Amino acid sequence: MNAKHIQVQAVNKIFKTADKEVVALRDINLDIPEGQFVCLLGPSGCGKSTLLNAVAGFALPSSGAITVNGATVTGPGPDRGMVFQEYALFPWMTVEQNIGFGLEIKGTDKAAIRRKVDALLAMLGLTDFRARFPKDLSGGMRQRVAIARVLALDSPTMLMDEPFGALDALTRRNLQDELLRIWSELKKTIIFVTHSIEEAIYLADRIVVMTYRPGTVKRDILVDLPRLRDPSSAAFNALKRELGQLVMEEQQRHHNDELKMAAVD
Ligand SMILES: Nc1ncnc2c1ncn2[C@@H]1O[C@H](COP(=O)(O)OP(=O)(O)OP(=O)(O)O)[C@@H](O)[C@H]1O
Repeated sequence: MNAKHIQVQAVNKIFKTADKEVVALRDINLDIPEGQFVCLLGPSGCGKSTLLNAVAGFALPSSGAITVNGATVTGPGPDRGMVFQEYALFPWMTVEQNIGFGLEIKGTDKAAIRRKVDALLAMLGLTDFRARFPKDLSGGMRQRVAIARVLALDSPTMLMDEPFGALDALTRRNLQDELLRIWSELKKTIIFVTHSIEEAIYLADRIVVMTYRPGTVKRDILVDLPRLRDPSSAAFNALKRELGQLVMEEQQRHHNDELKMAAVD
């Protein structure tokens, strides 16, 4: 299956609660060519997850449209695999059962499942852990299983919501490198949410910086540094400073908003 072309067209998302309305996304327009690695960057509350969930089809836009290869998203689909921060593995299944589960549901025959699972276990360095349960794995290993599970379904698009946010720095870098390797091998379209500026520069072809409430596109930057990128290089650090300034402005708006709300309480 090929990577997918994703278009976000004039998307608004409004959450209505008992006493107020939150405009989480306002007039988002993004054209993501197939195979692009996009990071959505911004402080807490700027709508990154809301946008990702809209592309996933979990929570549709209030207005506007999202299309995948021209077809409007009306719900979740196997063409868009999601990896969450909290792994979302089945605790009662072993590593290999977790990875093969989606294929079993699809009715794939046992030998084919076995072949696919074996290949993914090898690809992600999990072969020795195939019979373990999630509770007996480190956070990094669990996240590898979550990635393998999405890869098992050959989803041409991977949607990743802060998948490495809970990991220590070294494990995080290892998984970032593995993800880059998988991406360059399998040519998937990836939308990856992060609030880490360094992670975004290390990974992405393109960084979309979002504003805090309402979530809009503040800056859309193409990153053309060669991979693997060196976080100590001058070019990396120049971009880090530029993005740091943009994110800080939004963080400040978040902070001011919180102060205002505290004053009302
Ligand atoms: N189900 C909901 N009901 C009401 N408001 C919501 C709901 N989901 C999100 N919001 C609000 O929409 C805004 C965007 O939230 P969202 O979780 O998308 O931001 P985010 O950038 O992903 O933040 P974080 O990094 O903290 O996950 C926030 O102000 C949030 O409070």
